[in-house]
Amino acid sequence: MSTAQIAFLKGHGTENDFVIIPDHDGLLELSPAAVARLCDRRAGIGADGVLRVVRSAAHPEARAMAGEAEWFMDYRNADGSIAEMCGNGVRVFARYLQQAGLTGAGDLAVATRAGVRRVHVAKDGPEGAGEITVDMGRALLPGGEVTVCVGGRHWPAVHVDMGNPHAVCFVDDLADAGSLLTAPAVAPAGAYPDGVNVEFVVDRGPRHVALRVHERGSGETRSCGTGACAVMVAAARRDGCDPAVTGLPVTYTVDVPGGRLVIGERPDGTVEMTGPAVIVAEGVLDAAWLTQPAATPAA
Ligand SMILES: N[C@@H](CCC[C@H](N)C(=O)O)C(=O)O
Repeated sequence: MSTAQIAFLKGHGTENDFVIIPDHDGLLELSPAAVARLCDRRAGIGADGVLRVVRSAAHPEARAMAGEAEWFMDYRNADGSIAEMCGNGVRVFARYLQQAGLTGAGDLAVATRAGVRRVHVAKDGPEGAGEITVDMGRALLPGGEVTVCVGGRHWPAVHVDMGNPHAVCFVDDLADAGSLLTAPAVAPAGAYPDGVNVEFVVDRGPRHVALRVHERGSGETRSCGTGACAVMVAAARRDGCDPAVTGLPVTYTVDVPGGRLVIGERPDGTVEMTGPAVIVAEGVLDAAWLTQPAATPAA
């Protein structure tokens, strides 16, 4: 490949979609503007975020994890901001590694800014179609009163940290969240100094919920893996269920606009998420296009 071209792939997990940039030796300067350009749905490739694939040993933020996880998921939101973790992204990242022959089917570890995540790629089903399970680590519930406000309506929210921040609120109808074209207001103002992902949740049946999500840095998306895990834990606590107390694992089905995730919590507190991950396309892009200055908006 000429130095003027950059290879990319496009993939999604429950329709949370990503541009994947293989940069195994960490040579690419991926500025926030370049990420926003890639994710632009009209002038770029279009995605909710970017997954840069870098050897852990080649990235300063991941070097310490290189002994445990060969590959680092350098995740960026669509606006170019950096996030600690992306649950759907980890599954898509693992699918890329598997299909690129960089890891076999079965178990692997992925380094993320939230730490190492262990992934199991199922062997069943046609090539690339098996579900992927990720050990998402423990959910933290720092407590405190948080309120989410949309269109003059207010809901109490549960603050859940899945490596990244979430505010989970239970609503009567997913339409109550409105258009979600702008970020919901969250109070108190200092509750999330680095911004927050907001989930709106309704019940669908016993241990079965559905959500809409407004993601920090990406807007409303069709799915959010960390958000679905935060929702599962918030729903379980609301339902009076804490595996650390009962000693029994619990599993919820979490429907998202783009599909379905199955999420469990174990007595040791770890959360496990299972869902699909698909690579849909690959190609090359012009490095000069990626790095050119942003166009001036027409008057
Ligand atoms: N879609 C992701 C979460 C991506 C990061 C999030 N927008 C943030 O800023 O924390 C997921 O599947 O978890």
